[in-house]
Amino acid sequence: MIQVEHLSKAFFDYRRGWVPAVDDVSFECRPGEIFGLLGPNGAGKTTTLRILSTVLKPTAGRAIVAGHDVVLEPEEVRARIGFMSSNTGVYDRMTAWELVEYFGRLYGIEGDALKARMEEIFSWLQMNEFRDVLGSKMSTGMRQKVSIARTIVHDPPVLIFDEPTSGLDVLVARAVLLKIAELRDRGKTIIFSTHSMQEVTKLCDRVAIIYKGRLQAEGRPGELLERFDQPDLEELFFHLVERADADAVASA
Ligand SMILES: Nc1ncnc2c1ncn2[C@@H]1O[C@H](COP(=O)(O)OP(=O)(O)OP(=O)(O)O)[C@@H](O)[C@H]1O
Repeated sequence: MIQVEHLSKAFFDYRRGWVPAVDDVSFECRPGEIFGLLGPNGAGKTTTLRILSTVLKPTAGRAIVAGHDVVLEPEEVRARIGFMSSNTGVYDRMTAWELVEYFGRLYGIEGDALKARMEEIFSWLQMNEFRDVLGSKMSTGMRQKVSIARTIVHDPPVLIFDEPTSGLDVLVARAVLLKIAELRDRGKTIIFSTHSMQEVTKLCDRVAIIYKGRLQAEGRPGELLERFDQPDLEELFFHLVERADADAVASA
C-alpha cells in the first residue's frame, strides 16, 4: 500500500529559480492494483517515484510505503520495494545469473532460499536459456528481463516502475507489461509512470494524470471519462492540460 499526502518537491535551478517539480500531490495505491502516473515530459512523475523509493526527500508532505514513512524509515521502505528505472541496468561483466544473485545477496537472501527464489524467477521470466550470458552480450529484451529479475528478487510487496517500456520495441514492451500484470495478479501494489495513454488503458486499475507537478485528476479510467465527459483518455488528457494552462493564465 502506498499513501501519498500533500507531497511537494521543489528544485533550485540557476536558470529557472525554484522549480516546483511536484506540487501538493495526494493519492493512494492498493495491493492487487496497478496505479498509473500519466503525464508529459517534465510533469513530475520521476520525482514522485524517486521520493517513494527514498532516493529523494520531499520538500513538504509525506509518503507511507508498505507501512513506513519514506523520510523517517527509509531502510524499512527500501527492504519492501522494488524500484526499476532506466538506470536499473545490467553489468557487462556479470552473467544474468550472477547479477540477480548479487542483488539477492544485497537484500540479505542467502543459500538455498536464494537459489530457490532465483530458479522461480528465471523460469517465470523465461530466462533459463540466457542464464550464463554476460551483460555485454545481452539483447535489449534480455536486459529488461534481468532488470525485472533484480527488482523483484527479494519478493517485495510494493513495485515502482519508472517508464518501464521506454525505448523498447513493441514485442519487448508487451512482454514487460504482461509480467507487470501478472505481478498485480499476485497481489503486489504496483505504481508505474508512463506517457502512453494506451498502456494506461490496457493496464491500469487507477490513474493519476499529472501535469506541471500537479495532480489534475485521479480515479479509474472509465470513471474519469464519465466525470469529465470525455470520449477517451487522450481527449481527457488534453482537456485537463488545457484547463490547467487556462487556470495558470487566469491566476497570473
Ligand atoms: N535534480 C533536478 N534539479 C533541477 N530540476 C529538476 C531536477 N530533477 C527534476 N527537475 C525538474 O523537475 C520537473 C519534473 O521533472 P521529472 O523528471 O520529475 O518529470 P517527469 O514527469 O518524470 O518527466 P520525463 O517524462 O521527462 O521523465 C522538470 O521541470 C525537471 O526539469
